[in-house]
Amino acid sequence: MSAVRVRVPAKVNLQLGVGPIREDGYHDLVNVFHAVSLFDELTAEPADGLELAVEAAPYSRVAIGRVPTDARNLAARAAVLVASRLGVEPRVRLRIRKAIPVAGGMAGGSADAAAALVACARLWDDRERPALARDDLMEMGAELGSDVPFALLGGTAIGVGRGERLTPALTRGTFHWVFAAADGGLSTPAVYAECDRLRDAAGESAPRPSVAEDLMTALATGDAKALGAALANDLQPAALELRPSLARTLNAGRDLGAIGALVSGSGPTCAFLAETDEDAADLAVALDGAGVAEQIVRAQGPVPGATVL
Ligand SMILES: C[C@@](CO)(OP(=O)(O)O)[C@H](O)COP(=O)(O)OP(=O)(O)OC[C@H]1O[C@@H](n2ccc(N)nc2=O)[C@H](O)[C@@H]1O
Ligand SMILES: Nc1ncnc2c1ncn2[C@@H]1O[C@H](COP(=O)(O)OP(=O)(O)O)[C@@H](O)[C@H]1O
Repeated sequence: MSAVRVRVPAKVNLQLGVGPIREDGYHDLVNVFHAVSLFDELTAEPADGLELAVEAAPYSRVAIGRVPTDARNLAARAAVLVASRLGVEPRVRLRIRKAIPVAGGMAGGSADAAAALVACARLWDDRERPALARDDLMEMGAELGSDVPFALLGGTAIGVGRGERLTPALTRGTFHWVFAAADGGLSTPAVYAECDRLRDAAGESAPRPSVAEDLMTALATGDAKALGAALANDLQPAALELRPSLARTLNAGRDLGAIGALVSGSGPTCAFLAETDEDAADLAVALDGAGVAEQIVRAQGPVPGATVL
């Protein structure tokens, strides 16, 4: 096989319920993931060794300078994992074309890892040995990071445990989003640590999170207004503490007519929901004019997970 090209979506967390810290240092979550039409693209082709190149997608302002191009890159780690599982050498050139903000709370690194799992499994598929099944890829994804299995699955899904144990959620229709990407990222471990610190300082113990029924009903009925009202992120206070300027971004979106507004995951990207495609276009233009973000991007969800093109 000569080259495999995979398209993989970003995510926004519709509900991120953060529970107590587990013995392994991770937090117990209720994480309602939603895949949106903002895509990274990864191409895998045969090479003499493991090679990696990263470029920005046309018209995107992603900070590719902050993406590691060595063995720390999650896509490279995914390729090495697939090779070791199949008992082959990781002789592959990976080219990543990024549109998903870096360290933005939209799981761009996890997306690239999922794309590399799918691409390398296909590239090294050989009749001599049994092919890797979907479940094998999901299990390897969970080894690489909590958000990787969802990037394989896509759609809308409830994640529990670290966020890696997934159940697809019933949804109707399409939701229209506007994302405000910030200049500079936020570190996921730092945001979780700040969440713990804020809870400690307030004398609060972490609640055991549960799936919000109003959110699931809004998804199942395709009711955008109800979805907007049900959006919730327990990491938002921590992200706002670490990046106070995000309050201005969220307020601008609300004032300009968003029917829902929240920080995406650990941030700093802010997500705004609009009722129609036209409303999203108007909101995107108005937010761009307000100058509260590095880049404004429109997207729709749900969309499928990592897909071979
Ligand atoms: C917050 C979320 C929301 O979907 O994503 P982002 O917004 O960063 O994209 C995820 O929980 C991030 O998942 P992911 O980025 O895959 O994290 P991992 O590599 O598994 O873990 C990185 C670090 O995040 C913290 N972490 C992650 C998951 C979890 N359930 N509890 C945690 O405390 C830990 O400090 C861990 O060392
Ligand atoms: N393929 C990749 N794309 C982006 N970042 C990567 C990648 N591989 C490793 N990283 C590292 O992971 C960190 C988190 O990146 P990312 O997944 O984009 O953010 P988030 O966890 O906020 O969704 C980055 O700061 C970068 O150092």
